[in-house]
Amino acid sequence: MHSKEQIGHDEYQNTADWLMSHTKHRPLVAIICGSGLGMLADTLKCQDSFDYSDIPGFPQSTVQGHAGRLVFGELKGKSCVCMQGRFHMYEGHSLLKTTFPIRVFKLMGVETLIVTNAAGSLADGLQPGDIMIIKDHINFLGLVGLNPLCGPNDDKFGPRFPAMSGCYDKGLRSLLMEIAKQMGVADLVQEGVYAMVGGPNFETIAEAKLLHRLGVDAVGMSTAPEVVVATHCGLRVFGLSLITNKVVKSYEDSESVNHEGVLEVGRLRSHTVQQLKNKVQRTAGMSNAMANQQSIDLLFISLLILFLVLVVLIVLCWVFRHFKNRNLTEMRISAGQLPLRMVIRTKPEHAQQFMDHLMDRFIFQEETGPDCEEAFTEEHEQVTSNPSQSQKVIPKKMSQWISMALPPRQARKREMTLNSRSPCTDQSQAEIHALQQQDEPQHALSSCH
Ligand SMILES: O=P(O)(O)O[C@@H]1C[C@H](O)[C@@H](CO)O1
Ligand SMILES: Nc1nc2[nH]cnc2c(=O)[nH]1
Repeated sequence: MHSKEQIGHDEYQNTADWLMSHTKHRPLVAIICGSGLGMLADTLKCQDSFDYSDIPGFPQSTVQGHAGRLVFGELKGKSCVCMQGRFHMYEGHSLLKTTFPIRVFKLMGVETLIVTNAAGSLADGLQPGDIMIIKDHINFLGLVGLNPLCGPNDDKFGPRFPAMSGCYDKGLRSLLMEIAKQMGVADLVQEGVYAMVGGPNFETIAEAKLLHRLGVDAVGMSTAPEVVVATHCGLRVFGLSLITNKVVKSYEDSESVNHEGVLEVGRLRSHTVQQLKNKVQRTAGMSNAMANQQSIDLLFISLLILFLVLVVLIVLCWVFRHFKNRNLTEMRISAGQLPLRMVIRTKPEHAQQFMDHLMDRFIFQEETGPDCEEAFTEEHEQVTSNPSQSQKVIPKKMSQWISMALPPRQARKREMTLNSRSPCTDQSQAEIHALQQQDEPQHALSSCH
């Protein structure tokens, strides 16, 4: 029927842009006032209100008790937007049009939708004047394919097949029960299932019996399409039905329902509904802001913890390396014209073995330059002809390529030894060499440097 109608993303965006350029309010909560509940906007401070007829793209409200005004205002310093009047399909609007404001609100930054309505009760425990927290709904129109989400899906708003289980926020529902207890009106409030029918006629007795059998607690002519669209685009939803009449479900019953009676109950209970709505609204607005703040705090704390863990790890690595290397001899070996360097850390006794092997196998290349030539001419022949004897003649030259750092304890010992034999004459060199061969033979190569 209406599935060919489409509203482009731009049209929602244009309306959102128009509203944001005409008000400074940036609401996090939107409220839809049901029949006779337009006064829910009365307590808002710093109001900016717009007739629907002045808002580009907005449908018009035609039902008595629906003023047709969009009111922005503040409650305890938090901005919200309130629809004084909603759109029903029975007025001739397509379902897409009836839900048009929801997507506009989403684009304006709204996070929570509070829906209210007037409804007739089927549950025996719900009397006129009672307030039903909507736990779930039956969307009779949706069940037969009349759904505002029919037609091409706008992925920018939500998925093609959105889940609807849990569409009425559990946290806000239990919050309202708590608030009702605190306000001393708990006996007026209970949870239940709302069913939407197309209207505009009220139910026949057979229809009422059917709804009752299906487990419907209250019936009305709105809300479900709005909730479907809001859930599709990720809004948190909270719903309240004001029970304005009992649905006649007995042929013996001579009473009948009418719209004036519905509005009258709305007026009588307006104060209580307003108080309850205000408290939920305050919490909904606050919890959004707090949730944002909390996630920023959480991010900061996580980064701090990460940083501390890194610092501790670095310190541990340093300490570990320090202790691991504490008793090791470090040999730095460099070779080549553009020297390549190698560092070997090992236990002193292994260092000695390593040096022994090195001495046995090391073949010196003759260096160019006058100094080197002189120093090496003699050694070169000996070393290359008999490498195993090189230990006797090369230590002095080798120390240009190999330096050894000693573990602290041994270094001290060596220092003491060297200090007691200075200056470094040929004789003292020979003594030190002999002493080191005896005492700490692995240090012989660097003894004079
Ligand atoms: O807009 P809501 O759902 O509150 O209005 C209900 C359903 C009909 O529109 C009207 C019947 O009196 O009240
Ligand atoms: N369908 C329906 N809508 C209502 N809105 C308020 N009361 C009623 C009712 O009894 N039936």
